[in-house]
Amino acid sequence: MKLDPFYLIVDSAAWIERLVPLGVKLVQLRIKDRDEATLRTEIRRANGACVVHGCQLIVNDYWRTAIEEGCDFVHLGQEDLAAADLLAIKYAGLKLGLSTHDHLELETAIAAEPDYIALGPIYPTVLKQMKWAPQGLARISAWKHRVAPIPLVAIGGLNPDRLNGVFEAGADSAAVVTDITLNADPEARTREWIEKTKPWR
Ligand SMILES: Cc1ncc(COP(=O)(O)OP(=O)(O)O)c(N)n1
Ligand SMILES: Cc1ncsc1CCOP(=O)(O)O
Ligand SMILES: [Mg+2]
Repeated sequence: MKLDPFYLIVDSAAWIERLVPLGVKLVQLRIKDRDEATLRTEIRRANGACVVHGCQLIVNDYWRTAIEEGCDFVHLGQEDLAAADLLAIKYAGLKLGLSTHDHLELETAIAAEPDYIALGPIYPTVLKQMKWAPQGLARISAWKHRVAPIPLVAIGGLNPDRLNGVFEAGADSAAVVTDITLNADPEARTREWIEKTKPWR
C-alpha cells in the first residue's frame, strides 16, 4: 500500500474542512477528551469532508466509533492496541496504523500486521509530553530496514526544512501537527507541505 508523503494530523472536523480542500490526501482526526456524542459527530463530519475531497481519513484511538461511522482506517498506539479487539478491526476491513517508540514496540507492531508503522518523536515535539527522547534520523533508517515493505511514517517536530532528511533516511510519509495548526498561516503552511512533499508522491 502506498501512503501519501504528507500526513496531516488535526483535532477537529473544522480543521479538516478548512485544510483538506487545499489538496491534503491523508489526514488523521486525533480527538482527545470529548464526550461520545461530540466524538461521533466529529468523525461523521470529518468522514463526509474526506469523501468529498478524495482524502484518506484515519481515525485515532476510537476504532469502534470509526467502524460504526463507516470509516476504513484507524491509528492506534501501543496501549490502544493492547486494549483493542484486533480481530474485530480486521474483520470490519479496517486498515490499521500503529505507533512505535522502541524495538519491543516495533516487534509488537509487526506482529499485528499493520498497514503502516509510525516512529516518533523524530525531533522534540511540543504537542505532548513524551516518555521517549527524540529518535533522530538514523533510527528511521534502522526502522525502514526492519519494517519494509510495510510503509513507515515519521512523526514528531517535523517542518518543511526537515522533510528531505526524513525521506532520505527512509520514511514513506511525514506526519505533522503543530507546524501547521500553530502556524500563523495554516493554509499557506499546508500548501508549502504539499509542494515540498511532491518529489516523493
Ligand atoms: C501517525 C501517528 N503516529 C503516532 C501517533 C501517536 O499515537 P499514540 O501513541 O496512541 O498517542 P495519541 O496520539 O493517541 O496521543 C499518532 N496519533 N499518529
Ligand atoms: C502524537 C505524537 N507521537 C509521536 S510525536 C507526536 C506529536 C507530533 O506532533 P508535532 O508534529 O506537533 O510535533
Ligand atoms: Mg492513541
